[in-house]
Parts: sequence; structure tokens; C-alpha cells
Amino acid sequence: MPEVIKAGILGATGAVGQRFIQALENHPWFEITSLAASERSAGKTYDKAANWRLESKLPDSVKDMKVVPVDPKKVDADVVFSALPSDYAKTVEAEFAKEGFVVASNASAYRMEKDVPLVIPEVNADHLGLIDVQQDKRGWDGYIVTNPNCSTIVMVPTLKPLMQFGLESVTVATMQAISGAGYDGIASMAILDNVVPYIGGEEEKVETEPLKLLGEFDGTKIIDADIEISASCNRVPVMDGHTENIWAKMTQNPTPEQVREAFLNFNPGLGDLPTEPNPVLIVRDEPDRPQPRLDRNMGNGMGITVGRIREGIRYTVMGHNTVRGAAGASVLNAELLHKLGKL
Ligand SMILES: NC(=O)C1=CN([C@@H]2O[C@H](COP(=O)(O)OP(=O)(O)OC[C@H]3O[C@@H](n4cnc5c(N)ncnc54)[C@H](OP(=O)(O)O)[C@@H]3O)[C@@H](O)[C@H]2O)C=CC1
Repeated sequence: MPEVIKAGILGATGAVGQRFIQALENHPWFEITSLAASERSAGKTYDKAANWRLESKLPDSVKDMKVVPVDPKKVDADVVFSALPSDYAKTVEAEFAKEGFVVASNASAYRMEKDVPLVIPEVNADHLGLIDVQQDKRGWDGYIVTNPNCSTIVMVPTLKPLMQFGLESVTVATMQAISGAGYDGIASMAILDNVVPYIGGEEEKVETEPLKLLGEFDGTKIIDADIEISASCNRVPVMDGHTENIWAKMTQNPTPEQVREAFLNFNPGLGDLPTEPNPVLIVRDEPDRPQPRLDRNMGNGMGITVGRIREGIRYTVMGHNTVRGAAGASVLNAELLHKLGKL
């Protein structure tokens, strides 16, 4: 294994691409060696190509780097983090994997493909066994590993500890931040003083991705979890942080106190991944938490805060959508791959 792992970012100039730069800036294992974006940006230095919109300073280490096209021949890296639009990711991520790159993708293009791992390290690290299946089937030297949708990833780490009580069905209502739609995703005139009760394609993802994530890997395939999920997704005027109200039905009817204990005891024991939050689930007992503005940066944006656990079972969960729900999720996946010797 190399001492420093060379990391490329595909879609480096975009909203999630910038979060990748932030996540990798002082990373102990990864070093940014390539920044790739569209033809519009290629050839320019990063500071000229990108409109840096994060609160932190644009790192000096990338400011003068030349942006390259999204082309495996132009990218120098062991692992590429993909923050590309999904339709484009479908073609390009396969080209990179074919050329021997490890692709840690944040895009939805490959999430539900049967031979592609969809992974949250704290939930289903064993699904990485699909990498061998994928490489055998497709004849690729590299491979693709994906992380889930930002609403899915906030919810599923709370469902995992509920599986021990015989989780049967879940109803979820999301309140999703505007950053999830990208900088130009929703007009200010549409979202200020407003709630939009529709996010295209989101409910389908929130209802299907958890079944794969909570499913069992039998050595060749994932057997989906047998849970019924019903979702309503809403856009709310919050900058960052997706909040979700959840109703969970379990055959064993645990008390709120048992559920609280299960959340507190949820310790996947990965142990030594640099950006893994500890604890994964932060339990708040105040009646008015979690709140996105107060809780989204817990665990450097990787912690998931849960509260309002009541009879029913009902509770509220919240996590940072472009950190835990996007760039941070892909980086954590890559850290796990490195730890397992797959990168
Ligand atoms: N896990 C999750 O739930 C989340 C996932 N996402 C996903 O992440 C991805 C990126 O989202 P976001 O950062 O908001 O998008 P942006 O529109 O902000 O950025 C898109 C990036 O892709 C590049 N790009 C676009 N089209 C092309 C092309 N044809 N060829 C090469 N490069 C191209 C852009 O380059 P340029 O600047 O040069 O145009 C830019 O770097 C999407 O798939 C989105 O769905 C986003 C948020 C959360």
C-alpha cells in the first residue's frame, strides 16, 4: 500500500466537489493530485474555474492547480471521488473503473446496480464483498463503490439498531436543506418564506436504498431487507442539514427507553478511520432538538443527531447533507477500503 494515496476529484468545481476539497485538505491518508471538471473549466487554474462558496478559505494547495478534463488519461490518482451529475456519471465512472481506478461515487447512477456496493461503513461494511463480483462480471481492473442519497444516509444509521426489535415498517417525512439541490438548484424566490412539498425522484430513493443497505450479502448478491418504507420529501429554507421525522413499527414493540438505549449503544466498532464520528448517533434529550443550525456540525459534520424519541415509536433525526450526506460519506467509504487493503 502506498504511504500517501493519490486522490482525484471528478466534478471538483461544483458544490459537492468543493466539500471534497475541504474533506481531503488535511487528510492523513489522501493527497489531492487531480481536479477534474467540464470543458468549461479544464485548462484553468482552480481558483479561476471555481466559484468557492464555502465558509473556509480555498486551500493554497489547490488554488493554482490546473483543472483537467474528466478523462482517465488526464487524471493522476489511485482513487477518484465522483461529484458528477448522475447522467454523466453513468458513462464516465465506468470508464474510470475500466482503466483501473477505484471510484468512490456520490452520484446516484450506480447505487442500485446489483453488483455495485452501496455502503455506509457503520451499517454494511461487509457489502464491499460485491467488489469481487463486480470485477468478475464486468472485467474491470478498478471498481465503483457508492454512498447513498443524503436523506437515506441520515435515516439508515438509526434504522440499523432498530433491526434487533424486528423492524417492519418505516414512515418518514423529510425537511431537506436547499444545498441538496446545488447552488443553482432552487430559486430564492421559490424557497424563501416557503416549503416545497416535492423533490424529484427523492421519495423513490429514500424508499428503496435502505432496503439494499440493510440487506444481507450472501457472498454473491444482496438480499434486500423486508421492510416497508413510505416517504414524503420536502424542501425547506435551511442552508445545510436534512431533518427527518420517523415513525418505526417493530414486532417487539420496544419502549422509547429501549430505543434510546439501542441508539446509544450503536457502536459499529470500525475504530480507527480518520473521519469516522464517535459516537455515530448523538442522542439529545431536550424536547426541541435536533435542529440543523445547532447540530449539523457535530462530529465535523459526520455525526447524526437523534432526539424526540416517543411512544409509537416516533423520533426526529438530522445530519449534514453535503458532508455526511455527500463528500464525507465517499471519503469514509474510501478510508474503509484502505483499511481493508482494497485501496
Ligand atoms: N449523496 C447525496 O445525496 C448528494 C449527492 N449529490 C450528487 O453529487 C453530484 C454533484 O452535485 P453538485 O455538486 O450539487 O453539482 P454542481 O452542479 O454544483 O457541480 C457539478 C460538477 O460536475 C461538473 N460537470 C457537469 N457536467 C459535466 C460534464 N458534462 N462533463 C464534465 N464535468 C461536468 C461541473 O463542472 P463545471 O463547473 O466545469 O461545469 C461541476 O464540477 C450530483 O450527482 C448530485 O446528485 C449532491 C448532494 C448530495
